[in-house]
Amino acid sequence: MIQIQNLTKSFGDNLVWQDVSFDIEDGETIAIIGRSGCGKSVLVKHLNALIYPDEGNVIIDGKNIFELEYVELRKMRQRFGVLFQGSALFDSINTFENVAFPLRYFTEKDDEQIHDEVMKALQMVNLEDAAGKAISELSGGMRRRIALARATILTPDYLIYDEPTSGLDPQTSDEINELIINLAKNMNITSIVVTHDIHSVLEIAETVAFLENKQLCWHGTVEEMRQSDNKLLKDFVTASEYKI
Ligand SMILES: Nc1ncnc2c1ncn2[C@@H]1O[C@H](COP(=O)(O)OP(=O)(O)OP(=O)(O)O)[C@@H](O)[C@H]1O
Repeated sequence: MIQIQNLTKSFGDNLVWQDVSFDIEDGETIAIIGRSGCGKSVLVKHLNALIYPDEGNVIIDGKNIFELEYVELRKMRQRFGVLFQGSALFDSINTFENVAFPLRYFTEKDDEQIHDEVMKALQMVNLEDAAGKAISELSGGMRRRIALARATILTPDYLIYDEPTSGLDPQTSDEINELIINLAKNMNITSIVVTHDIHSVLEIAETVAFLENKQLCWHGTVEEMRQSDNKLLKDFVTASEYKI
C-alpha cells in the first residue's frame, strides 16, 4: 500500500501543490487527472523518490521512502516500472535489446533466461514477431507496447504510466487500455496512470485523484466521479468532451 501524506512541493517560488494526501491500495488502478501543468508528473515522481517533497511523506508498506538509505532506496525503486511519456525507447538497439535492458542492468540472469523472459514479455504485448526489428521500424502503438513490455520485465509491484495513450488514435488507445487492464489483472500490478484522457479513465481506472488549484481537489472511485457534484471536477470532465 502507498500512503501519500500531506505532500507539498515547490520549485523556487512556483508552488506546484500543497497538502496532498491519499492512499493507493495494492492492486488498485488509480488515474491522476488534472489540467496541463497542474503537477501530475511531479506527483508520481514522488512515489519512487525521483523527487523529494518540501513537506510530507510517502509511506510504502510502512516505510517512509524519503528516509531510505541508498541500498534500500534502489531496492524500492526496482519495485516500480515506469512507462514514460513518448515511450523513451533506445533507438540505437533493437526491440529485443530494449526489453532485455533492465534484465541485463539489474539482474545476473544468463542469455538463455533473458531470451525466455523477453520473448514472454513480447508475447504478452502481441509483438513476438518484432524482436529483431529496429525501433525506427515500429509504429507509435507498437513502441508503446514495447515500452510496456520493458516496464514490466522485472515484474514490478507498481507501474506508473505517464500519458500512456497520448498521441495515439482511438483504436490504438483502446488496445493500450486493454493491455493496462490485463496487466493489472494478470500480474496483480498496482497501476498509477497519469492522463488527460477521460475515456481512458472510465475504461481502466477504479479510483481517481484530481489535482486543481494547487491541491488535491477530489479523490474517489470512478462511480463516485460519475455522480459527483464537485463543480471543478465536472467542469474538467465536461471540457474533456465526454459525458458521464
Ligand atoms: N524539475 C523541475 N524544475 C522546475 N520546475 C518543474 C520541474 N518539473 C516540473 N516543474 C514545474 O512543475 C509544474 C508541474 O509540472 P508537471 O510536469 O508535473 O505537470 P503535469 O500536470 O504533468 O503537466 P502535463 O499534463 O502538461 O504533462 C509546472 O509548472 C512545471 O514547470
